[in-house]
Amino acid sequence: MEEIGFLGMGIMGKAMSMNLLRHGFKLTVWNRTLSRCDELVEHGASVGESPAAIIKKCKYTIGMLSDPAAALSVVFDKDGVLEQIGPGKGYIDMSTVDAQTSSKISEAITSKGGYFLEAPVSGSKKPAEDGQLVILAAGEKALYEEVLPAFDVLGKKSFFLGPVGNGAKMKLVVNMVMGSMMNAFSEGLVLADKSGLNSQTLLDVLDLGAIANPMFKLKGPSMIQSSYSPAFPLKHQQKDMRLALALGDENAVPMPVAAAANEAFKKARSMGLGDLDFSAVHETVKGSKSSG
Ligand SMILES: NC(=O)C1=CN([C@@H]2O[C@H](COP(=O)(O)OP(=O)(O)OC[C@H]3O[C@@H](n4cnc5c(N)ncnc54)[C@H](OP(=O)(O)O)[C@@H]3O)[C@@H](O)[C@H]2O)C=CC1
Ligand SMILES: O=CC(=O)O
Repeated sequence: MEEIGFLGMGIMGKAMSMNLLRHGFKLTVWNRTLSRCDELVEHGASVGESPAAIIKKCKYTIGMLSDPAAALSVVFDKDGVLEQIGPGKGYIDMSTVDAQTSSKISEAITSKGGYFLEAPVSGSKKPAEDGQLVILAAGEKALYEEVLPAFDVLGKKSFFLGPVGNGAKMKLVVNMVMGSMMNAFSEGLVLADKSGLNSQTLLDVLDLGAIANPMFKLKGPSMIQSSYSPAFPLKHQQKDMRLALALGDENAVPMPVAAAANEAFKKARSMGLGDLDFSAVHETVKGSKSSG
């Protein structure tokens, strides 16, 4: 593949970029806070001065931004993607956003003759470092096929889900389930502890039964230690619950469990825990603030 542009050097963008560099891809990166590009430069990446400059230089550009506002900003604002996108250029937004945001970006890009793919991912910091993401792509099928060599490095499996919006919706459904599960898990950990049971024994029992899963296994031990170093920031999980609930509203789907989970994530944010890992929602059940 030709040189790839990458916008957004947060937890995920940085891990994904490092992985692409390790596999021999040539990258030009950009981040709003420029210093976050330094480590990538040490590993061989070039830096672009704006999203527009990256699009001008690269045939394919990936975006990995925090939320709908950020995803829209890098496309529509001054020196944004739209200023240089055109025929022969592809933009792939891998941020977790709602279908409306993705469609708005898609329409703007395709109206200038560019190609657009949404491709949110399931999997956190470690899977991003290890190329084990699950990629949920939708939009321009030809662009999907052209960037498959990069997706094969970034992920363990890619799905092409059809028209723009389907990738965003699939990702929101998955994270709605994950956020609800994290709340049930937190309540279970606190209930076991307060009723005199050993927390590690609870983890062992869960891991042997029908609801064993990688998330409980990965997050359980650190949650017991009240340690929440951010892999998936809680503020982003709450954004995903909010967007999933809006999707539920649009489709008249009752979601009382997800709504309760969203309230817990909102409470955690109000306690100042938004930049910690989403497992810090545990603190809302424990009823005390973590030192992080
Ligand atoms: N972390 C995870 O486990 C996973 C995250 N995701 C999704 O991936 C996306 C990125 O997540 P993650 O890397 O964890 O998030 P981070 O908070 O670590 O990074 C967010 C990135 O967005 C940039 N950004 C924020 N606002 C703006 C703006 N207005 N204009 C330009 N850039 C902006 C930040 O730039 P700056 O450095 O300047 O602040 C940073 O590069 C999110 O949509 C998240 O939901 C999906 C799967 C897993
Ligand atoms: O969006 C977060 C994830 O772990 O997937």
